[in-house]
Amino acid sequence: MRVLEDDLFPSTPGKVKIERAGTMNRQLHRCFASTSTMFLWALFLVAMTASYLSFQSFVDTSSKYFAASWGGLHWERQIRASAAPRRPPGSADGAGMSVLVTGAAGFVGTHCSLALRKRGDGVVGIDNFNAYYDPSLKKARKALLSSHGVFVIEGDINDGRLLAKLFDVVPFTHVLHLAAQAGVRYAMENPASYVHSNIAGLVTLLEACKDADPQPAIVWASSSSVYGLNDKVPFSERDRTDQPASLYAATKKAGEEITHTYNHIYGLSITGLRFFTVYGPWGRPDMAYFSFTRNILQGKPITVYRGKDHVDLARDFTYIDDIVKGCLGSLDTAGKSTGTGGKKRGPAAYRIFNLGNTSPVTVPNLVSILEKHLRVKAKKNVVEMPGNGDVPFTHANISLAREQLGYKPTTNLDVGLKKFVKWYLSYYGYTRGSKNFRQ
Ligand SMILES: O=C(O)[C@H]1O[C@H](OP(=O)(O)OP(=O)(O)OC[C@H]2O[C@@H](n3ccc(=O)[nH]c3=O)[C@H](O)[C@@H]2O)[C@H](O)[C@@H](O)[C@@H]1O
Repeated sequence: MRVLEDDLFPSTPGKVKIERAGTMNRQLHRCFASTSTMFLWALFLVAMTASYLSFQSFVDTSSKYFAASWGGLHWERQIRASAAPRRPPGSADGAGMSVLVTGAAGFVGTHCSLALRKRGDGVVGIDNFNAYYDPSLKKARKALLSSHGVFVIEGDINDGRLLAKLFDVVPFTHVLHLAAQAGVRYAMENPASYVHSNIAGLVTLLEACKDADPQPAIVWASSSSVYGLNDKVPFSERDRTDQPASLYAATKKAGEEITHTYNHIYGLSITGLRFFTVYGPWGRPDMAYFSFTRNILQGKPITVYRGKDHVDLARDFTYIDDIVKGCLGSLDTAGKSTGTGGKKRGPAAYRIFNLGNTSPVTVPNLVSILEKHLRVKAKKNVVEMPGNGDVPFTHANISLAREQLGYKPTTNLDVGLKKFVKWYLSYYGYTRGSKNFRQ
């Protein structure tokens, strides 16, 4: 027993401690005097451990639940209010639609959501606010939408549970699917992000749409890049699109095939829109017109790519307001999906349209227009186009969209860039030499 006491208090053996040890020992002996008391203690310890573990798992589950940015009665009320059409009763064009806009805090998503809301349609947005480019611009677009009564959920189109819940809460008539990993050249840096958003995300969304009752009609963003190495101009929807020049283009082309299968098997009404280099206020900072503007104003050089044999690159730059008209025209003319309970009940529309401007402009010309509106000369580094997925030119034939959607672009690059520059200067608050520059 002496040895045990020494083991319990090995450092400074002394009277007081030994006395304490002795007292404790007596108490221990009293406590564990009988086997039944020991059994009760053991039982008590087991019970304590079990309740601790179950408490931990409760804390885990509930923290996950509370951390989720969606769900709950208040959230559902916000969704329903935002999704409710507000067209005056008896409007010539019906009761209005309820549209789920994916990528709503993106460039095209914001403009389309606002336009839909302004004409009285119900709109709910979803966006994952990823950091591909400055998320504060996306937050500012969200704030703009919110000030017009459009609710944007922070969530990913890969989240099937969230999508199912949304379709549970609201019988959306249409989905305007604009969420995507955009950008042609970034695909070499981060290929997985293109598969994640443009393939996996698309399929998750289509699954939710085909399961929804009623099934919505879907209008979604494809890209002019699907024409790839096609050199027949202008690009028509009937031209070949099996020679993509970038992984981005390949994922958009895959999207066209994937949506076709959902149309064929489940009766989803599908409209794919091939956008041609869309630009304008609230645009994407990764695009050339935007980054050129930033660099020119900061006195930094810009890199201008040039094609083979010193041929200038050209794009069929299309102004955002024209694209918005094309998107709304597509929603208005999309026939209904025909399936229910995941089963097709009849054929549904499958359409693809070019939405371009039909007047390509060279990149050096784009720079000259920017210089004029910014009143600053650019420092240009002209280099040969690297083999990074770019195509030398794009040019849309828009007859099909004109015939079927009444699509008619009206803004040329000069006018459109003037509006962009005006917005840019007001948004970033830049004056030359000032430090008040937020990028
Ligand atoms: O219409 C489309 O399908 C595509 O349009 C744009 O892609 P892109 O036309 O390559 O637009 P920018 O990245 O703005 O490039 C425009 C032109 O500027 C050139 N460029 C770009 C960047 C740069 O630093 N220098 C430069 O000369 C490009 O080679 C291209 O000819 C978008 O980024 C894609 O998301 C979209 O799908």
